[in-house]
Amino acid sequence: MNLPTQVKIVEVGPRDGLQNEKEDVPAEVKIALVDRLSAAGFANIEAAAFVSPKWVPQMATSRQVMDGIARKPGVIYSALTPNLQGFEAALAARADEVVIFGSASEAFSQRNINCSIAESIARFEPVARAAKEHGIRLRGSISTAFGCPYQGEVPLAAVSDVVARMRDLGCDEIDIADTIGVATPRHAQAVMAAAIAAFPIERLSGHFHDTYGQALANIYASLELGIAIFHSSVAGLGGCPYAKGATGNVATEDVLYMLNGLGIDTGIDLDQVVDAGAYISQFLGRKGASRAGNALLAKRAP
Ligand SMILES: CC(C)(COP(=O)([O-])OP(=O)([O-])OC[C@H]1O[C@@H](n2cnc3c(N)ncnc32)[C@H](O)[C@@H]1OP(=O)([O-])[O-])[C@@H](O)C(=O)NCCC(=O)NCCSC(=O)C[C@@](C)(O)CC(=O)[O-]
Repeated sequence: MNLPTQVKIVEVGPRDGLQNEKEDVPAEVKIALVDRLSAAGFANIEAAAFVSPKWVPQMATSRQVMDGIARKPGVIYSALTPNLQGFEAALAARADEVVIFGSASEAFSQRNINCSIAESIARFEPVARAAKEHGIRLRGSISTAFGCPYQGEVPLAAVSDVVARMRDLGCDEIDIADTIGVATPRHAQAVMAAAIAAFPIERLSGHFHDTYGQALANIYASLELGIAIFHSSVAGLGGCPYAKGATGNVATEDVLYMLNGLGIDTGIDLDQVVDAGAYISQFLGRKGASRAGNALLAKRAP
């Protein structure tokens, strides 16, 4: 089976990873984390979310973060923008890419962004238009594509329908997200195939959480289909505030270890990612959730 020879990893730790932390993570720590990640070689880092601070307090420092990072030429620094208010904030903060985020499940859409899927698409329209006017990349993220904490199963047709709606809004890239980490490899392939039917495969990404320990297997299954963009979070940080019990994104170190072993090029230095993971884990006062990261750290110990 031919797998892609190159993969883009979108590092989402500073946003998806940290958004659910109860204790305030100061802007300077987030800035240091983003800068360590850009130094490690990521071409795309999700650094901010311009959402309501009442809904997600941890993201209230997004402007400070975007102002404080040392921007590395060529790196795309992304920010979540649920509406025009968020877009304007992202524009002022010089985001390179804005992310509209919807859901394949009606129930999750209501809990996460307080509106139906159809209403969310209507809200995204002016954001998409404004992004195009300003020449800013537009990414669409589709939560609960593999299962929903509130409604359970999510039909494949619902996934391809939302993908098509995001395509029609002009998204440059679309993420298919397993918000609660319930997918298993064959199901992952079925969902990805439903997305591929509606959008060019080279601009589709897999965003897997590792709640049930299936994320790497799901990434491998997606690679088999030809998907070549994946999201991951350094030290496996994360969990969604609107998905109870959901653990972090798949750990970047684990994904890199697997891709390196498969001979797939990412342009990212695993050792530097391990350092970044150790840095943020030390700040948070707990061991990182990456198996590969912890194994590599243990090997380094004298
Ligand atoms: C979408 C809204 C704003 C609707 O929230 P709402 O209450 O329906 O909106 P509203 O328009 O009525 O505004 C209410 C208040 O929010 C303010 N507001 C309104 N918009 C903004 C904004 N952009 N930035 C800052 N403030 C904002 C607005 O100014 C107002 O302030 P007030 O007058 O009460 O003081 C709210 O539901 C929200 O912010 N939700 C955020 C949810 C979120 O961030 N979830 C996590 C990210 S998604 C995710 O993690 C999943 C993903 C992407 O990783 C993929 C996966 O794994 O599934």
